[in-house]
Amino acid sequence: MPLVTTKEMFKKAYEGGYAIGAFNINNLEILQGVVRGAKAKNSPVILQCSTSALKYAGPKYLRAMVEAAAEETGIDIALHLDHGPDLEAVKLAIASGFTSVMFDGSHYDFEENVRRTKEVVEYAHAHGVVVEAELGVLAGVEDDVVAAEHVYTDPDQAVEFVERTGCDSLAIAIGTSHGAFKFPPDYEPQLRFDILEEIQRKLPNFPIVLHGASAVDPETVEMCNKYGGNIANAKGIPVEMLRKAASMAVCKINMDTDLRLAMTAAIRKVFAENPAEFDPRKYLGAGRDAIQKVVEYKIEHVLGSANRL
Ligand SMILES: O=C(CO)COP(=O)(O)O
Ligand SMILES: O=C[C@H](O)COP(=O)(O)O
Ligand SMILES: [Zn+2]
Ligand SMILES: [Zn+2]
Repeated sequence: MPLVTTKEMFKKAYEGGYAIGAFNINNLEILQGVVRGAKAKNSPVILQCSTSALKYAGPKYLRAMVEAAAEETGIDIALHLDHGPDLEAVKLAIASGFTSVMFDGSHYDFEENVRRTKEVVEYAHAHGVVVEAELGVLAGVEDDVVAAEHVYTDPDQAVEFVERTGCDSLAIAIGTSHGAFKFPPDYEPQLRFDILEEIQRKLPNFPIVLHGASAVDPETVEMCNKYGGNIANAKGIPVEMLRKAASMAVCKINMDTDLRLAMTAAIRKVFAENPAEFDPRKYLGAGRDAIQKVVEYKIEHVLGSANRL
C-alpha cells in the first residue's frame, strides 16, 4: 500500500462529518502504537513529524518505517510534515517521500504569510504534495515561539488567504493550544465555535485543521505522578468539544501530548513496579501498548473515523 495524500481522506471526512487523527511520531514504538490502533479500528490515519522529530530520528528512517507500516497494515496512511518553518524544510520533507506538508507562517503578518505560503504551495503541488497552512496564533508554546494570547482566526481573512495561496487545508486558532497546560487551573475550557461556524459557512467544503487538540486525560496525568512523575496543573480540550469540531468542518485533529503522557505513564509504571527491569522491550513495549489504546479511544470517541477505510 503506497502512502497517500490527505485529499481523498479529507473529502470523505468532510462529507461524513468526522475527522482524521494526525498523530506525531518520533520512533518505532510510537509509530507502531499509532498504526496498530488505526488498524484495529479500520481507520485512515495521518502520521506527522515535526522538524525536531526529523532531526531526532532522521527522515530516511522515518519514511522507511512508515512505508513498512503502510505495507503491513494495508490502511490509508499519509505522512505529513508538522509545522514546517520554511521552504527548505518543506523541500527536505518532499525529497524524503512525505505526501503532505504544513507550512506554518502563522507568526508572520498576513501579507508575508500569504507570500511564503503561496511559494510553498507552488513547489509542493508541482511535486504532487498537498499543503496545510495556518492563520491565527495559538496561545502557548509552539517550537521556539511563545504567544501570550490567542489571536483568533478572522473568517474573512481566512477566505482571502485560501483564495490567494491555494493551500489545501487551513489550521485555525479558536482556543486550542499546544502541550499539556492549555488552560489555567481555575479556567473553564472553551473553544470559539462561532468562528469555526463562520469559517465553515464562508469556505464551504474546505478542510479545517485543529492543532493543540490533546484532551490531557486527568487519570493518565495522575498515573504519571503516582509512579514518580511531577506534572502539575495539566489541562486539555474536553472530548465533547473535539467531537463537535470533528462533526463540523474540522477534518484533521492533531494530537501529540496525549501520546507522550500515555507512553510516559506506562513506562513509569513498569519501572516503579519492576526496579530491576532493564530490557527496553519491556518498558517501550508497555509504552507502545498504551499509545495503541489512546489511538483506539480517539478514533472511536473523538474522531469518528472507525470503519472509514
Ligand atoms: O498540534 C499538535 C502537533 O502539531 C499537537 O497538539 P497537542 O500538544 O495538544 O497534542
Ligand atoms: O506541535 C508540535 C508537536 O507536538 C511536535 O513537538 P516537537 O517539535 O517537540 O516534536
Ligand atoms: Zn503556528
Ligand atoms: Zn501543532
